[in-house]
Parts: sequence; structure tokens; C-alpha cells
Amino acid sequence: MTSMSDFTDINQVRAEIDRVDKALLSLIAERLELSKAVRRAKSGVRVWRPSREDSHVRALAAATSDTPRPLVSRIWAELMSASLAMQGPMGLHVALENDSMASLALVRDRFGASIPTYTYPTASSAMAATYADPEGVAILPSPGGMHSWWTALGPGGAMADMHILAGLPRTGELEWPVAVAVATADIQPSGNDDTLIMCRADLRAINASAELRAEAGEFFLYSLTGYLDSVPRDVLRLDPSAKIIGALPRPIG
Ligand SMILES: C=C(O[C@@H]1C=C(C(=O)O)C=C[C@H]1O)C(=O)O
Repeated sequence: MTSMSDFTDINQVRAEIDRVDKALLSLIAERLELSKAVRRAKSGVRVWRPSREDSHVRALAAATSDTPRPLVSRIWAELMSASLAMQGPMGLHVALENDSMASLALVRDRFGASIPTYTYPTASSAMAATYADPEGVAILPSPGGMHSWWTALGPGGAMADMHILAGLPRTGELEWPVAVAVATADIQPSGNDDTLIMCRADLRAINASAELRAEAGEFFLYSLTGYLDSVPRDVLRLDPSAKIIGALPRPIG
């Protein structure tokens, strides 16, 4: 790699930037071609694969020490956004919080700018729109406090086939995200995840990693460290109707 100090003349530096940008441009075109091929190979499957996105960005972030992780995450959010927009009619249904500018910035940093984005005044209206949209993804305030929309994902809930699949922001040190992405896609491991279990029992007694994240009426929402593809037996003993309602890729620190 050429180092900046090798160039004294600004025109020479600009010529080098032109060369690098041209190379980036043809790589981006090559990437877009490949995502068309992925779409053909994926026929019949959901277009949006959050676990693949987050494991991929995590691997890229780990492979560089020169490029800040939030920048890696934002650049690939934009590349994946373009790729998703080419693959199908995906839509983002965003429930705006009090600070709508901050909510939209959060969405843009995670999903880029190519996917059509619609805003709603409440979580339930964003969820209803998502439910009616086969490739829809809802962006909702994280469960906790007043935000109890997640009970609709529980056993017998109105949207029991929807899952919490990603957290926003993707990078940083937050123990619990600001917002989450919810869709009817399957829950899959990204390689470093927390599992979200909704139940009526106190799981902290049986699982040292269980964190109580939200409660609504008789229901609790816990996050457990690691990816679980089924509810552990000791949890079912406490509450036979306990249900996994999502998994959150751990933020890329
Ligand atoms: C290309 C794919 O589809 C989507 C776009 C991705 C990308 O551009 O890298 C990654 C995951 C999917 O959300 C894929 O599934 O690999």
C-alpha cells in the first residue's frame, strides 16, 4: 500500500484517489451483479437475511484495524441496501419515537437509503403494515418501559410468526439496543447472539445469563447469552408456554 507521506504534490494525491475510486466503483458493480445471482439462487426464500448481514459485517470489522467499525457498518449497510432493493420489493415500516430525526438516522445507518421507508406514529400501526407486506420489516423501539408491542409475538399473540431479528445501532457498546427490527422471517444465528425468550416465570433463578429486558402484564422478556434454537427444558418446566420470540446479534464493539 502507498502511504500518504509518499506524495508531496496534491495533484499526485488526487490522481491516486481517482485510481482508488475507479477500482471501488468496478468492485461495487461486481458486487451488485453477484447479488442478482443470489436472488436467483434464493427463489422462494425471504430476501432479507439479517443474520447473514450481521455475521458478514462482524467479520469485515474484525478483518480491519485501519477502518473504524461504525464506518464499515455504514458502508456495508448502503451496499446491502442497494443489493436488497435489486432483489425484491422490501419495505421498512418505522415507528417514530419522540426524536424522529434520531430514529431515521438510526435506520439509515443500519439499512442504507435504497429501501423504501414508511413512518408510523405507533408501534402497532408499523407492525400492522409490516404484517401486510410480504417483504416488510418493522423498526420498533426496543422492548422495555412503555414499549409492550412484543407481547403480540408471544404464544397466542396476534403476530406470533413475527420475530425480533436485529438490533439498532449495529455497532457500539450498548447492552440493549435503541430499536429492533421485526419481521416474519425465521430466526437464525449470526454467530454471536442473544436469544429472546418471552415467558411468565423468573428465569434469573435458573440461568445466570438471563437479563430481564421488559415486562407487560404477566409476561416477561428475557435475553439469554448465546443462540438457542429451542426453549431449554428447565425453562419449559417453569413455564410450558415459554417462547423464543427473537435473537439479537451482539453489537459489533
Ligand atoms: C445477498 C444476499 O441478500 C441480502 C443482501 C446481502 C448483501 O448484500 O450482502 C446480505 C444478506 C441479505 O440480506 C444474501 O442473502 O447473501
